[in-house]
Amino acid sequence: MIATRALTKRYRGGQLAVDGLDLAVPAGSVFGFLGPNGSGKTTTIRMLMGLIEPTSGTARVLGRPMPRATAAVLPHVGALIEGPALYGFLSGRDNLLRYDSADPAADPRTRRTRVASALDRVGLTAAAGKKAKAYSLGMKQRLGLAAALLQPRKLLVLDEPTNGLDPQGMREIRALVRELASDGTTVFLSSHLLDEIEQVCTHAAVMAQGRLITQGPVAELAAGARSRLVVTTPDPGDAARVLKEQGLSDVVVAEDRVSADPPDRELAEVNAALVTAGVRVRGFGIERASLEDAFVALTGEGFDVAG
Ligand SMILES: Nc1ncnc2c1ncn2[C@@H]1O[C@H](COP(=O)(O)OP(=O)(O)OP(=O)(O)O)[C@@H](O)[C@H]1O
Repeated sequence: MIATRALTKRYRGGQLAVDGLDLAVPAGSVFGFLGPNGSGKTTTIRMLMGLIEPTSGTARVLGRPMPRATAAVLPHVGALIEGPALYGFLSGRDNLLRYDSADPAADPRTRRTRVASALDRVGLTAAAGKKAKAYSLGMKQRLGLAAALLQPRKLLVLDEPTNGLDPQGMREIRALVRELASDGTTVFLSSHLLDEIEQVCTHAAVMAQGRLITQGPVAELAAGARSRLVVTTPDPGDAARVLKEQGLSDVVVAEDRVSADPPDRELAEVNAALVTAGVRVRGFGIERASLEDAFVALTGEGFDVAG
C-alpha cells in the first residue's frame, strides 16, 4: 500500500528531517509509524500524501508515484492529519454534509445516507445535531474520521490520532481503528506511544532522528529483544548469588526483582536450586520482551518523549 525508496527530506533551513527511508506497508496491515517527537513522522506523511516534495528518493502509494499521481491516489485514501478542520458553529452532521459536497465525485442524491452511515460508524449519531464546538476532543477526532470515511477507502492515514485525548477517548479511537482494519482497510498511523502500537498494530516501523531503525510484524520486533528470567523475592542478594552459581549470566538486582538471561537448562532446576538455598521465591518466570525493550536495545536509549 505504501513503498518508499531512500526517501529523503531536507528542509530549506538545512534540517535533515527524513533520511533515506525505505518503508514497506503491506496491504491489510495496521501499520504503526513509531518515533519520538521530531523523528520525521509528520514530514514522511506529508510526502506520502503529496503535500510536500521529497528532496530525493521515491514514494509510491497504492502503487502510484507521489506526488505525481496525487490526484489519482488521494480519492482512495482517507487522511486525518494534524486534527480535522471543522466549523465550530455547524453541527457534526452539517460539517460532514459540507465535506461531502466539496467532493466532486460524491453523488448529491445519496449524500444524507452517506453522512448518516459515517456518523453511525464512529458512534456520533446521537450527537450529530450538536454544534462541533461543543464536542470533546475525542468527538472531534471521531468526526474527522467520519469525514475520512465518507467514501470507501483502501488506505487510512492517521497522524497521531489519539494525541491529546483522555484515556476513554484513546480507547474509542483505538477500537475504531481495529474495527476499520477488520473490514479490510489498511491503516497507517503514527504515534509516539509504544503501548498504543503494541495494542493496535500488526506491523510497525520505528523512526529515530529521521532514520528508520527497524520495521516488520510487531510480534517479531518485540521478539528481537531479549526476554528475561525474573525472580521476585524478599531475599534478592541470596537469589542473585544462587543464579550466578547456577551459571546464569547478566544477573541484575532491582529491589525485590532479580533478573537474568534465561538459561538453556530446565527452568524447574533453577527454581529448585533457589528454594534449596533457602531463597523465598514469590514469583518466578520468563518475561517476554516488549516493543519498548526492543526500541531500547536498538537505539541504546530510552523511549522517553514528552506526551
Ligand atoms: N517546515 C519545516 N521547516 C524546517 N524544519 C522542519 C519543518 N517541519 C519539521 N521540521 C523539522 O524536521 C524534523 C522532523 O519533524 P517532524 O514534524 O517530521 O517530526 P515528527 O516525528 O512528526 O514529530 P512530531 O510528533 O513532533 O510532529 C524536526 O527536527 C523538525 O524541527
